[in-house]
Amino acid sequence: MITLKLKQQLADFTLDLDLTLPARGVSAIVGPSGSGKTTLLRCVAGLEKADQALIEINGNCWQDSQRGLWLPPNKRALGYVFQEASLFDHLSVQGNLDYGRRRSAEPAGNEQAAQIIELLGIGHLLQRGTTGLSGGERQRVGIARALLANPRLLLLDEPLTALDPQRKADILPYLERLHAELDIPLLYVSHSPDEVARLADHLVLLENGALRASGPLQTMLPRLDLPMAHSDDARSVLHGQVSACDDHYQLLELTLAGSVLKLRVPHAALPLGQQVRVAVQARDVSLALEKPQHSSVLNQLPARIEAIEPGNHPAQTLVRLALGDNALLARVTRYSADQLQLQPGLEVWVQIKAVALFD
Ligand SMILES: Nc1ncnc2c1ncn2[C@@H]1O[C@H](COP(=O)(O)OP(=O)(O)OP(=O)(O)O)[C@@H](O)[C@H]1O
Repeated sequence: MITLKLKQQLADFTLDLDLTLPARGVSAIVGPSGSGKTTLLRCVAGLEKADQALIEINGNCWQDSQRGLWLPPNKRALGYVFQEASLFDHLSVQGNLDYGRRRSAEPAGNEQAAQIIELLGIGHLLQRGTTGLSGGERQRVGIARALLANPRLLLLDEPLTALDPQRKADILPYLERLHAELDIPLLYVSHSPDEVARLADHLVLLENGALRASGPLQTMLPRLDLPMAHSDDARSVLHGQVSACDDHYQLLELTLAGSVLKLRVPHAALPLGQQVRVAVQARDVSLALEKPQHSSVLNQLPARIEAIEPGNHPAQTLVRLALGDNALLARVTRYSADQLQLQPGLEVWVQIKAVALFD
């Protein structure tokens, strides 16, 4: 478990929060510009000495003001990856990686180092200089260098922001692999709903230096009291397991977690039983009172309305639905909501027009 109790005054900005995060997986830190995301990471890293703090990472205490304990940054076993990798350009890629290992009291062993290099797909770059690397390659080397120090925690501060869309798309699968295979927790600051939907397990929302909300991603995204549900590209994340593959039509069947409900998703075959997550945009979900007949939409599932709220635009209504154990967000017109007399507790059929699958 990660405990972050922090109070830090910076001129007229105050960071004041009390946060508990899971011991592993990706905790995404989101919030408006200036809400304190980077300051939070800097306090955790010891680059900022919080006025009052209790910082404990899976049993390792890095700061406890009540006991007068404060470890300087170089005594904290963490990796910090910024928007742009600050590699040493006089060293080769291998030289940069060796530096990462040397600066740690307990660096990664050879086997682990080979695994990290493989995970990040940089084996073919080791002898290269750093100046000719693409932005995405530089970031992958930067992340590998951080991991080779064998950190207890990896901090990533908008690691993809400086990359163009193609490079972002190239590097995301590597981050997904890290997420699946690393045992250490990651704190990931991001402004990108796509990255958050793909990578995060837990979501922390900061506002004005304070904690607005924190919880598992799939319960945070559909919360109608939080701003994510009201953004134009609001979405829900559902978890499921591959239960069948239709080679002829190139469709996967997924059984949703905690239910017998099944989704069909256009995708090449994956191993049966593989856990996957899917993201569904609220605007791609429509509602009907009866099971739609003769529709081209693949996914029609029974659901129950849990809550309804006005949307950002006066013409829109946001609806949170229970789909088995999963929460699903739908955005429909206020007109339709009135016509169908939508209300909490009502059993409806959802039609899901598009599903993004992250494997
Ligand atoms: N050293 C400092 N002295 C005074 N104020 C600071 C200092 N560092 C940060 N701040 C202020 O603290 C606030 C939070 O900054 P921070 O960089 O943590 O926000 P952020 O959520 O990461 O923003 P962004 O999304 O724009 O990166 C801002 O108002 C910033 O101006």
